[in-house]
Amino acid sequence: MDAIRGTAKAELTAPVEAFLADLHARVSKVTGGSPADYIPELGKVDPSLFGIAIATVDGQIYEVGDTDVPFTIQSVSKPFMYGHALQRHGRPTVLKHVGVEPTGEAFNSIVLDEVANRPFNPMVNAGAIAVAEMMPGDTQEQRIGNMLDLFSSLAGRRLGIDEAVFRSELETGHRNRAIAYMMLNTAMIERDPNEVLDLYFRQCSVNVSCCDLAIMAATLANDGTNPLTGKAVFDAQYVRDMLTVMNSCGMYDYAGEWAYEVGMPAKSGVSGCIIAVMPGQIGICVYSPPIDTQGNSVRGIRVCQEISSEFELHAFNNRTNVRSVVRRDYRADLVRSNRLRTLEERNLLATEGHKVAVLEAQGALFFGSTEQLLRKTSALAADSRYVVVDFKRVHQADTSACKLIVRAAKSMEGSAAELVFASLAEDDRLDPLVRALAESQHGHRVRQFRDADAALEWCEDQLLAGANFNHGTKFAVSEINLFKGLSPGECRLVESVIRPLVFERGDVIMREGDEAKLFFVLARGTVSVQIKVHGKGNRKKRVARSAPASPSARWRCWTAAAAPPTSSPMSG
Ligand SMILES: NC(=O)CC[C@H](N)C(=O)O
Repeated sequence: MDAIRGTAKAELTAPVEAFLADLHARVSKVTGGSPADYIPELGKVDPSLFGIAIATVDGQIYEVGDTDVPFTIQSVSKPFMYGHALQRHGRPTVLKHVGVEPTGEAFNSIVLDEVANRPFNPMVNAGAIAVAEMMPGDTQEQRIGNMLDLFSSLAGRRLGIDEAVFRSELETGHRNRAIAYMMLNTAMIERDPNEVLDLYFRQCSVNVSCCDLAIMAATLANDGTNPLTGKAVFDAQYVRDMLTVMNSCGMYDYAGEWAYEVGMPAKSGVSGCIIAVMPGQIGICVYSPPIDTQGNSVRGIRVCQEISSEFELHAFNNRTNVRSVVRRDYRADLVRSNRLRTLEERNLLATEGHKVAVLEAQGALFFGSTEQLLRKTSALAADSRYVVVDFKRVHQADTSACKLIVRAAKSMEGSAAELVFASLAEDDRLDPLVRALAESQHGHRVRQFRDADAALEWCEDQLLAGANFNHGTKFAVSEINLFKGLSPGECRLVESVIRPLVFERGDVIMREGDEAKLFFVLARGTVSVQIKVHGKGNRKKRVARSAPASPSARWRCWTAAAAPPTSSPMSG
């Protein structure tokens, strides 16, 4: 197999591919361990096989070496069966059958915990056998089918069972039989142990490739959704449980050193495979049959150590800078909305605008970043009439963030500063926050605008509302954007043919179908065009209406007598 499949040597520019090629070449020389021959069929495998695959949470796959060679999944099947049991039965029921404590013993130890005679955890054989019994299905055939459906949805392709390996383990799996009968004796399993073991041996004999397992690992990194198919296999809450147990028990009695050296939730299989998961980033699979005395692939451990070190993936490397949640903040005396204002209004906003603060948030909102955001909001509120928080660049808000923001809205009620939110509908991943605000009576009182400009315009209008401008209908044509650039003579010409019209808020200015004899130029205020659906034919009529601008602003326009058809159209 070419060192890098499907990539012409000349294009070896991607840094990840180049690193993997180098890593594969170096670790190929690592010796030690031997294929697991306690399952005779596994002992026949070529020990030189060696593949590495990395899958990202959006389905990009980097691979090198023997990444398409089929092998049996073995114990890497266990976290996925555990997740399926959680998904189907819920935590309380599963916890009655298997604990979450590392044993510090070998994976095939015949021990149960003293708490309730339970298997210690779902990663050792005893726990996995108890979990296997929880696979739904009225018949063994249905249970086997459901198990294969699970692994096929995780791989994103139809998987099957390696019958030779299955038979080999069925014939030699006496230790597992002892474990199963011991659990029957303690009522940890209820069905015929041979039937439960049949499913367990089959789940261990599912044929996969290095790429398949990298995608399965990336599914866990992606909150339970397969990055290739987009299919949600597990709820995020159960992915957390799976990763937690993988982190503490996945590498058996090497788990402590693994957490210290690699620091990613992982699971090994005696066929010589290891998967590791970096939540939110990638899934990794290494396949190399020679395993050590603890049942973990020798090269697999080395590869994961190097990837973790090279890409700084250890779970306890701090990569979060909560202070970056505040992108910038500014005041309305310096940054104005796009609304056209008269000179007097602009002058007033220049002196009063500092009472409006706008804060742009960004990134993911979780406890640390939300705490920063709210602290900054509170500081701005101390000397503001309005504080606009713009969520345009926020792409996530977890439950804790939603709770904190709703509580902040409550705490600001009745205070001198009013909280205003903008751009919450920008990203449907903020829906939890929108719902939390809607469901909380305090949330209703937080005004929300489609974007920061609309929010800023509303705040400006509030500042202008109290002002008493002398809005004579007479003001310079040159102030109107449409006429900007006209010479004084041209402005005088325009003024000679126009007459001001003043409309109150909500007045209807024209209706669709009116005779087109006037040409309107909007001098101040805003106009809305409303489509009203009338009558049984649902005919839509368009109505132009002066928009409900701020209380003081009345709709003004100038109209020019429509030029008679023979004369040149009105300039400007
Ligand atoms: N660690 C493993 O992969 C063990 C799985 C193997 N099928 C057994 O039960 O022993």
